[in-house]
Amino acid sequence: MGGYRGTRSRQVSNRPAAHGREVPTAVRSLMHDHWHTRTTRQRRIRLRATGAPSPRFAAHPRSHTAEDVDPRLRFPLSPALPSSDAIQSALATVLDPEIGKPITDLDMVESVHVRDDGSVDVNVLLTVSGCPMRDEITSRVSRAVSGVDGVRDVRVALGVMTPEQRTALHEKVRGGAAQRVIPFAQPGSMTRVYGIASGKGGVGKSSVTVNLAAAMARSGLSVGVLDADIYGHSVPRMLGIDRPPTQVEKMIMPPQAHGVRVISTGMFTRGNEPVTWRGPMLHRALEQFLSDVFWGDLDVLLLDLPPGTGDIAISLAQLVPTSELLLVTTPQLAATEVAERAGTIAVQTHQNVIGVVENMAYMPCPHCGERVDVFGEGGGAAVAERLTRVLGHDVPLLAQIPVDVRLRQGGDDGKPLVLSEPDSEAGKALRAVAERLTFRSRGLSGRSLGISPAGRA
Ligand SMILES: Nc1ncnc2c1ncn2[C@@H]1O[C@H](COP(=O)(O)OP(=O)(O)OP(=O)(O)O)[C@@H](O)[C@H]1O
Repeated sequence: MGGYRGTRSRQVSNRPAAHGREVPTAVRSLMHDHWHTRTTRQRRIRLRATGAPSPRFAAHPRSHTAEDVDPRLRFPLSPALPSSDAIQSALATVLDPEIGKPITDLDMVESVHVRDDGSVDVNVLLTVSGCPMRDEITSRVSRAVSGVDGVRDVRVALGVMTPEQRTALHEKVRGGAAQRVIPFAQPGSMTRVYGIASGKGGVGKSSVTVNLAAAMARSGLSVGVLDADIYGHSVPRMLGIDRPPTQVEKMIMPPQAHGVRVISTGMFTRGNEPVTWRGPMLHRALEQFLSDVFWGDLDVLLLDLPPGTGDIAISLAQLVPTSELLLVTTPQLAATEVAERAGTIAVQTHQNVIGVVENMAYMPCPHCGERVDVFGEGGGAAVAERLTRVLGHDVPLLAQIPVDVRLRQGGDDGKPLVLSEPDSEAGKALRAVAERLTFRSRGLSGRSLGISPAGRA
């Protein structure tokens, strides 16, 4: 036992109570700790003498932390190895970013190996190779496992599921449901589905859609946007999404931004190619987006419809009969006439028109702050009034959104105004509409919608 010549080593023997004398428990414990520490320290000194670094210190810089040091002796103690139960529990808190369910439930954790030095190897199976979420999954797993007591290091290795494993996952996620089921059309669906419609193009329908979605997601709701505007799909750009969806078997995983899941017709066309789909094809595409996309448990689904009274609006009414329409118009006479025509389609489709949003309603003068009616005045109120008469239920004017350069800029930069400037006039008006759409009582129009309010009281 040469080498260590500390003062205290001479005061006590190597082993507590080795002399056969009665030693009080507290003292015995101190002696034991000291003995343990001493032998550990001797080992470390020997290693240092040979030029080798202390393996514990080299591999685990965390062993210097206060919890690891016995305050009485100021020497590090041996850490306990992490328990596999604790690691499993930590992994069960890791949600797949696209599916939103624990990776353990999805059988994505292939193996976990705890080494003697407290480092942990986790093998995770991705649904597809080149999964765009690989970095996010790796960091979520590392973060969760490194928080477990005793874990010194985490190594995450990524593999890819076999076709059989993918099929099993698909069935699990779909809950064994048959293909081509539109969850929002099922009895008891709690998802509110809104088609955002306009008569004319360029009135700000997509801008309103993304801002409503972002505001709803910010307030804690689970939100999806289906960009069905095949001629002018601009939703992904406005939300800053530049990656395509991933596909697992026949299931399409929508990319997400600002907490909003997005699918756009533009994600399925090459480059900036124009889409030349016609009626039946459009209907099938919409049906596929509604049924094959893994939307998860949505509170609200917003559909950015193409302008006009086109086929898509009719298809939406057929595929999701409980869907409702929100009309966007500018105050301009030309825009209000077509907006009204778009709204009256609801008479044929038996859809509820939840209200009218007047966009670009005015512009605050940059000098004096007074309202400048760039596109005229009162168009939104006029549309709301006429639709109330034609449809026989109250169609309110929900908001007047001013022209705001920051709203346009936010659309170009992928940062919705309701998030970057929530207290601007336009931001407040949009947030108020988002609230109105999610927190309202059933049967506004006096007819049963067969669904419950999406908002959480
Ligand atoms: N209130 C507003 N203030 C300033 N710019 C706005 C406002 N609303 C919309 N815009 C801008 O006007 C343009 C057209 O808006 P947007 O694309 O949202 O319209 P749209 O009705 O969806 O058009 P389309 O149907 O042709 O796709 C965009 O550049 C957008 O940033």
